[in-house]
Amino acid sequence: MLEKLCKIAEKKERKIIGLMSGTSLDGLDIALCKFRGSGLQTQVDLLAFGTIPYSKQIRSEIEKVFAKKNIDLEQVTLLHNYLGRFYAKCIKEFLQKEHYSVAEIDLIASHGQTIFHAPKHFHKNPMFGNATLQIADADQIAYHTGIITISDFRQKHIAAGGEGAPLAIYGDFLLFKKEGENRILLNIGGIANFTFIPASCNPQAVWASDTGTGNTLLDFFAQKFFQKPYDENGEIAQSGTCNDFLLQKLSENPFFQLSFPKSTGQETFNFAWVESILQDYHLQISPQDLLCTLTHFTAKGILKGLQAVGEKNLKIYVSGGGAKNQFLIKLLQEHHQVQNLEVLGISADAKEAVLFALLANETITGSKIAIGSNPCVCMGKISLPC
Ligand SMILES: Nc1ncnc2c1ncn2[C@@H]1O[C@H](COP(=O)(O)OP(=O)(O)OP(=O)(O)O)[C@@H](O)[C@H]1O
Ligand SMILES: CC(=O)N[C@H]1[C@@H]2OC[C@@H](O2)[C@@H](O)[C@@H]1O[C@H](C)C(=O)O
Repeated sequence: MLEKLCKIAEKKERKIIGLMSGTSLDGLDIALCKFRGSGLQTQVDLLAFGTIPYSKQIRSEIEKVFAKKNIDLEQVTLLHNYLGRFYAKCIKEFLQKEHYSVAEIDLIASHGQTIFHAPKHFHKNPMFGNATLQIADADQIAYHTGIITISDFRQKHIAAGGEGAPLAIYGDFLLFKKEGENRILLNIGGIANFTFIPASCNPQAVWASDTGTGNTLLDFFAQKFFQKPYDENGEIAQSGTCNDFLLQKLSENPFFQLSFPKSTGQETFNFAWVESILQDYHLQISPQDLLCTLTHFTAKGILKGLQAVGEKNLKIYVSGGGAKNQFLIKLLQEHHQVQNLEVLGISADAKEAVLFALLANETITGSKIAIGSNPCVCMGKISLPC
């Protein structure tokens, strides 16, 4: 097996499957990528992409432990194995559908399902450092697919002094840097984040940060009031009016006082927090106005991050499910030029899965990318199929 790893590292081309199951708990993204080279010479083609939506049952099993302080440890233990096996099944079906054989695939890169993200500024316990936890056992994926699997990318970043997120910065820089353009790669998933790449492309000046909530709060209230999984194209929000008082109270969340870069999650931005503000101030707000205000809140967090970049003429390329929320994009376009990432030739839905495949490509080739203040390490743990 170790010989096989060396052979994969020496190959001119590598086929790597990137798996992303993000914080919006909507499903598993699968990106089959072909890589040539590594580090600054990386080239990637997306050969196939698919999303396997989580069933209601899987989603509700994850929600029992997701971003919660008090949980049933047995549930985490069971889910860890279950999700690994489930991802393996999804990959095998995906390969069959796309007419690829297991033997053609060199590696799988699995992000796993984040269940808790606790940087120091969140837990504030001086005994502990930055911490994060992703589950979906990669031994299950490797064993049941027969493909070497690299997983758990965030832990090395933390070991080397980072917060474990955002990791998109590495792939964003390698794939999307462009001399002469101040680029922002913005991803609006459950949580929103961006990478800034200056026109000089000086790696020391590149940085990335989460900006606050993305779609999570919108999804929750779209489900609660309209029985919809999300506010399609932002239509409900657009029919409402922003409540400035609520927007102000939401913006007082301590996350916004922290300096950039920083990371966050649904441990901070969750529906219970919004509902407590509504109750504390006895706010009677229509569901439409609430969704409108929360969309403004997502936009405000992103705009605050972009302001911290301190550059004019930013060119913003947006990905993630939030890129389809036209009302949200319109709010951003009032301040900046915003285009869909697709104009750069990569699917906006596939981007994060592609970026984790890229991290596996770096791990296997042993290259280490020095970017800004980010740890210069290769990330991930290797699971062998047998
Ligand atoms: N047509 C649409 N209109 C508005 N919102 C949409 C649309 N399609 C998808 N979304 C939003 O995108 C979300 C999924 O986004 P995505 O898959 O990028 O998130 P994620 O990868 O799970 O999150 P993260 O990047 O935070 O880990 C859905 O939950 C929904 O809110
Ligand atoms: C702990 C965790 O899973 N964080 C995610 C989440 O979803 C978006 C944002 O918060 C980002 O920081 C990160 O994912 C992306 C892929 C990243 O690391 O770049």
